[in-house]
Amino acid sequence: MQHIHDNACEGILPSIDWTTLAHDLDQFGAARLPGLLDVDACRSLAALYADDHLFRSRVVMARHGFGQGEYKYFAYPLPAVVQALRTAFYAPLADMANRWNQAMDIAVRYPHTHAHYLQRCHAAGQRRPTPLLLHYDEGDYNCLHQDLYGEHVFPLQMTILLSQPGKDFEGGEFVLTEQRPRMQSRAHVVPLQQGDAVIFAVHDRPMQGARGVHRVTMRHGVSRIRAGRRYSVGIIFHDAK
Ligand SMILES: O=C(O)CCC(=O)C(=O)O
Ligand SMILES: [Fe+2]
Repeated sequence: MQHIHDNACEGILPSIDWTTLAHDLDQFGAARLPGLLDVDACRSLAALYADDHLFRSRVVMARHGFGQGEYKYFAYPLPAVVQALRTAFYAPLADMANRWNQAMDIAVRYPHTHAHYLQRCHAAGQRRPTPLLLHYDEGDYNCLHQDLYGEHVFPLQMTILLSQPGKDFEGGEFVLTEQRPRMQSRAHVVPLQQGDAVIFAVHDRPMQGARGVHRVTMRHGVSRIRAGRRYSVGIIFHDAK
């Protein structure tokens, strides 16, 4: 991956509208970041799927009832662009996560650097990297789920669409559900273009109601790919047991 350098993500963070991002996360539990990666970066990342040396494991989703399609978890060291995004996004998202925990009366607070947070995960036996590359063909889908890998859970995560809808594939929408206390669930579709990211709640998030704050349970997945091939990369901030 010669043309993705360590500084691949420098300059991205200042251009992000954090106010809108925080607003969308508070309102919907998800926020879209348009154009996080350019087409070349998307293609380079998707091309890594063929290189088994870069991964610690491969999951065939149908074998576990997770859906249909497959994914691979990167091994450490992560590809430079994945490592850069995971480190750079952690700090601003930790501020948001701390605010959410305060709102939900959860005592856990997240340290200001990802290195410190990983120390916490590793000390608890969560040492395996969780960033992953996903691969779907026609008819594949990803059932609604939560990416929990142990006691330590960083409550926000990011997915970047690496293929172009309408050209590389049809269908395959990124979907989220919100399970509200004593109410019916609400679904969201996040329309993504190639290179767009979505940041979203891993499991619980606070929702401001008429009579105080509720805890809302989120799940995410991908609707059926109607044609073509869809790649995405997932960046999860906690490590796995
Ligand atoms: O393929 C997608 O858009 C969803 C991937 C996913 O489940 C994840 O990144 O955790
Ligand atoms: Fe996921």
